[in-house]
Amino acid sequence: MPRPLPIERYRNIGISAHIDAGKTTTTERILFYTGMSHKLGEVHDGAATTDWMAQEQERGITITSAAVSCYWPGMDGSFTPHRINIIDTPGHVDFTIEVERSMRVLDGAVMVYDAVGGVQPQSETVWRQANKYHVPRIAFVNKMDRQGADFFRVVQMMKDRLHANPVPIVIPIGAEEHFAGVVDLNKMRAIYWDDASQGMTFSYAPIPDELQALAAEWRENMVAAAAEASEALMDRYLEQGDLSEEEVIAGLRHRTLIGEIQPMLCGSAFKNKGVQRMLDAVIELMPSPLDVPPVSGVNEKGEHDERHADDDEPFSALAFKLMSDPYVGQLTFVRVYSGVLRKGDSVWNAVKGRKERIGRIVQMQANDRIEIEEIRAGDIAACVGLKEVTTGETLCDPNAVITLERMEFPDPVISLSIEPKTKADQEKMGLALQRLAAEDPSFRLHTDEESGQTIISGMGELHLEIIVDRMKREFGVEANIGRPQVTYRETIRKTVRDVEGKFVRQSGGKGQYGHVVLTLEPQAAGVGFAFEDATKGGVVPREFIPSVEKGIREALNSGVLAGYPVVDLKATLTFGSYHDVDSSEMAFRMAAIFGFKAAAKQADPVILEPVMQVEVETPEEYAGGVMGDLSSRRGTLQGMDERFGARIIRAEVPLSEMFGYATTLRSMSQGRATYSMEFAHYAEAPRNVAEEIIAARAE
Ligand SMILES: Nc1nc2c(ncn2[C@@H]2O[C@H](COP(=O)(O)OP(=O)(O)OP(=O)(O)O)[C@@H](O)[C@H]2O)c(=O)[nH]1
Repeated sequence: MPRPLPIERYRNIGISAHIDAGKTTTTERILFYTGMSHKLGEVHDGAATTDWMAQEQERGITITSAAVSCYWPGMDGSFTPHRINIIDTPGHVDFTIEVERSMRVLDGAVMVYDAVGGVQPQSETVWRQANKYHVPRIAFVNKMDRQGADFFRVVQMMKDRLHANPVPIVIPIGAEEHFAGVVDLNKMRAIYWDDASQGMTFSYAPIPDELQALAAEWRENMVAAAAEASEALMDRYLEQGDLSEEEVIAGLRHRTLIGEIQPMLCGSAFKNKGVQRMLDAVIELMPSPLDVPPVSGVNEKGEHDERHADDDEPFSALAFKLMSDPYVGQLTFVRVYSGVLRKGDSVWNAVKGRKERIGRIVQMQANDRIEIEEIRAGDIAACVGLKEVTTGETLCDPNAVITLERMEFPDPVISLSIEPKTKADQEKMGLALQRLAAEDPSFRLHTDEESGQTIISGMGELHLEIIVDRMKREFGVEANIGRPQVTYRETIRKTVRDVEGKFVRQSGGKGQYGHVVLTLEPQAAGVGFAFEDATKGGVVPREFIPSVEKGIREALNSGVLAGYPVVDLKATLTFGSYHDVDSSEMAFRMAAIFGFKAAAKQADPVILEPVMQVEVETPEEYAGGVMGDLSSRRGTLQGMDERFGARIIRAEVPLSEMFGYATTLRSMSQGRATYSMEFAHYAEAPRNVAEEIIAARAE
């Protein structure tokens, strides 16, 4: 079967935004204008297409990133149709993991900003994530109809806060209730949208007189930016003082793809204006799968390997999202990097080392699930019938194995205990939690060895709340949950050398004999654990070395101060001894556990606590109170800005001090202040706090 469209006509884009900036509304409009949906679902009545999970509809927020596809022939029908796959990404900070994983599989992103709020704290997080994955971007300033909307202020904020290089390619006609359309700076004409057809139709007109000068100025800015793409363009620009439409697009496209500039547009998704012009920009300025570098990984021999976006290369894909669909069942969304995947094919899961068969393949088009025979390099679709594939795993041709670079998932910072309400719930709960953990790598579960309780951990209170809620709704499991607890860690501050650990049982019959000598050294934050065997002359026989490492790893998990995992240290086995008959793997494992515990106690162990980056936006009159309160929560103030008359206070505060903050802030500011927070780093807990933590664990 031939390719429905040449690969250069694909666009895999994410739509990314701060919560409430209008991402879902914008996506809805895209599906409507591209003919994929025939009716507009408004977010506030819980009918939006991409938000179909029950919780999303009730909470009005997007928490999962579904991929939907549409075709766009250009505003004037002048392009050959292009296929746009939209990967919806959530805006809430508890789900930054979702943003992260979508960044990994998309080729370009549309950053949606609120024309009033502009660049908000979480927009900065998303920006950094996009930088990390070198994702080319355009910006869409939405909500131009709102009171206080100001396109050029957002342009400035992108420069100031994101150190971006925004280049407007349209300017707004009017603002707030007078927002009427945009001036296209390349075609130098006005575009007005028709209200009666919900923006489906639009008309072109000359630029209004009062905007002539401003449009000329911003066109100049845009053309100059395009000219910088190459010497040839610059020469033409200097000679002629201008560039042609095609040259402007070519220049902007080149610089956008290499991340030098971010073209900017504006509109009002809700008032049905500006969206189609943005889609044209996606086609003109965003990369096709051919424009992005080949994906890399390691092959079966452990060598570096690459796959190009080419149908003739062996098949490779990344599973980036699992979700249960109410109509089709369990779906695994995959991004195909190379080759072709046909329904019924067997694929190799390179991470699990398992073969799986692809049942059906479906593509989401608005509310419809379209069954397809195959997907090809560069495309995104969902597979039905994969049994043991988890987010982030590679699927590939069994005869040409590659493991694509894995996504990085942050460690959870918050945990709570969860208990089934009845015996019947018990088994179901286990299955449900396993399934949810497979879907979401930032969600973890384990059994507490001492209490036997099941502990779930995640990125924030809301994250865990939604997991518990999904367990109830989708799996029918009723559970009691404990209070949220901070996930602490432990580490050491001092190097200790040559500490002994022995495990000797030699009374009667066959005994046990293990003896190790260990050196522990602190490692820089985030480095993790390292083990080295520095013994000489076989004082510890080679077959027992893995048992020594295993014992230390076990001991790391259960901590030395308060039972939290010990991180960032290096352990070196320097010496030891063995017994011809009595030594065993078990004896050396035990000796290592004892040795490690003894050494770690001497190595100045400390408790590490997660510290959050908190940003509060408050009316001036409450700023003093807010700052005082943050200080009393052991917060470190980092700065204060003014934004449209409100104060923005930034601070780093330990997570343990932030429980219930929403309520306090509300009552302190009569409901007028808002805040956001995200994980910043782990830091050593002060002595008195550490003592409390240790005492609490000892209870
Ligand atoms: N005035 C105005 N309101 C808008 C516009 N676009 C969206 N909204 C409203 O803003 C609110 C948030 O819109 P969403 O589309 O849910 O925003 P989102 O960014 O998807 O939010 P999350 O899914 O929660 O991250 C809704 O009440 C929309 O109706 C716009 O252009 N103008």
